[in-house]
Amino acid sequence: MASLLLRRRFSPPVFQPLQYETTEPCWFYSGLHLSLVTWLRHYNSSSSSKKFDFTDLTQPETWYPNARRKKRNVILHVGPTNSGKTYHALKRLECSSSGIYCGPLRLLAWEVAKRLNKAKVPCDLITGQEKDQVDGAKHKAVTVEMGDVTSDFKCAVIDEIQMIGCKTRGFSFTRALLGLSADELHLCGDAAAVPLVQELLKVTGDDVKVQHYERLSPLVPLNVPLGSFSNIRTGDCIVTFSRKEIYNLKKVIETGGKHLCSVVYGSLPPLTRTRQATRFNDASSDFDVLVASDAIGMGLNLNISRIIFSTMKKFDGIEMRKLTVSEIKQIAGRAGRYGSSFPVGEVTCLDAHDLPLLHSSLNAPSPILERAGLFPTFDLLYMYSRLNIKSGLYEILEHFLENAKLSANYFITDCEELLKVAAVIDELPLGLHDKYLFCISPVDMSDDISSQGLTQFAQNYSKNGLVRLKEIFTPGTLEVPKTPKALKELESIHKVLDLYVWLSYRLEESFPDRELASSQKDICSLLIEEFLERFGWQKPMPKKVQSNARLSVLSQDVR
Ligand SMILES: Nc1ncnc2c1ncn2[C@@H]1O[C@H](COP(=O)(O)OP(=O)(O)OP(=O)(O)O)[C@@H](O)[C@H]1O
Ligand SMILES: [Mg+2]
Repeated sequence: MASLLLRRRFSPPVFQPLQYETTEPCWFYSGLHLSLVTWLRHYNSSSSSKKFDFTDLTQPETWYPNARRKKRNVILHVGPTNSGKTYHALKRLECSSSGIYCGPLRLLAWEVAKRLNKAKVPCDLITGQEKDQVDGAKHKAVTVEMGDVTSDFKCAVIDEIQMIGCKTRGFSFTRALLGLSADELHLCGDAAAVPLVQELLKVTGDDVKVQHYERLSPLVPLNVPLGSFSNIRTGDCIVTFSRKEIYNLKKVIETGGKHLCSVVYGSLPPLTRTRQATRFNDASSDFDVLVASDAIGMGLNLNISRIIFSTMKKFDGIEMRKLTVSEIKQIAGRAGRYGSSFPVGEVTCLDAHDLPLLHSSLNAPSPILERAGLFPTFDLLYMYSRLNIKSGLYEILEHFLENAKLSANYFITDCEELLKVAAVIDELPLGLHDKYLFCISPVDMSDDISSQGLTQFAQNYSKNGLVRLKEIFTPGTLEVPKTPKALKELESIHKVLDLYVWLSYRLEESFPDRELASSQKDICSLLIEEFLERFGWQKPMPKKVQSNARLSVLSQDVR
């Protein structure tokens, strides 16, 4: 009975091997093959066949035939922060004849590519918006969304595997976990992920071992708060969660006259983030204090002596909430990294009333993960749309997700953002695949300039099939921002250029100006860095000076 059921579910011969065979994010279109369409026609005309249920997501492990052909040796490296988990996995990666590292942050992928190349192991760096290819490379360091489930590797590493439970990005970790085809698969992260990973891999036939680690250097939670900014010292990293607060803190600390601050936060261009982190790490640089958001919160090796939480609350897009135990541990774990200039890490808060939460969280285990994220690929949505005629991508997605069937180990990843884009894109005369592509692009819908940029790109693409960068952006107009407002605008312009580059990798002929967009992106990064150095808060700001850089989208009526 079981085998019959299985056959009924997966017998369409052309369906299974086609989907997910892509290096794109797992929910991305993988190129519908003619034979798939042929099968669909046959399927539609066959009155005797029982309706195939594309919303059945109960066996995602069967989506990856490449990986299922192998019995993988899976090694779970688990333990507290700064215990050498990633180090040991990378040692294996380095001595394997081919391999892939999948991390949650561009900074981590960048660190790994740099490390491997330095060790004379040629390694590509691949993220959604960049492909730094190295001659003869058989290794890749990628952000997890770019994990390649089509190639075979000797060794694969998935870092921060506990992110499989993340409500927005969890599905990418699930895809990497189930889909990477490697003889050895190393998973690094918090012990909270172990039972779930073991459960998910029960059905894959892999061999799973768990290796436990202890912290390599002590992390001391202090009993006294920072109290005053005059107590800030070299090697401190003060953590806060809003961009505005980051600049406030930079100003307060720098006006004290003793320290200069590097900053790291999510909406800074990745290149700027990397350079800010590098400058802080460099002991000979004057920028000896870091002000950062939780963008530093995972896996990174920074020269931090003491972490100071300026707040224990963050806005998560919906509400202000307390930091979770694992967020607190991850962030605190950046202090006193093994091998850094600070052999002992310390952690405290700005205010005394936050200390109890800090102490209790550092002593508590992270809650055990119960479910992993999952999301249907474009192929599934496409097939579903053919059998259930719906008017737009929004409706297809909504109906698909309402009907989706999952096993108890999975949840459907949050797709609020995607639905927001779908609502806008459905207005345009585009095919389903194009709409889907725009929906999964790295647009920030909460940023007006970024969302308007996306709309304009999609409109121009739907009208002409060709989008020239100059239609929306005038090169040569970028300037060093003089005010925080101009800085924010430049960050948004960077996001639009970044979006262009992302689209150019997927719709190469229609977005031909990748080089121009990339060079303008680099200029944005440099100008932002210039602002951070020259126009830091230690100098008064000239008033009423605005960046001339403008996107024409700003003045256009874009629905
Ligand atoms: N055996 C070792 N010899 C030399 N350096 C080591 C060794 N183990 C770890 N390190 C160094 O210690 C630092 C912390 O190690 P690593 O990044 O692997 O920790 P982790 O457990 O992955 O931490 P996190 O949970 O924060 O990601 C790194 O700089 C790493 O290179
Ligand atoms: Mg690590």
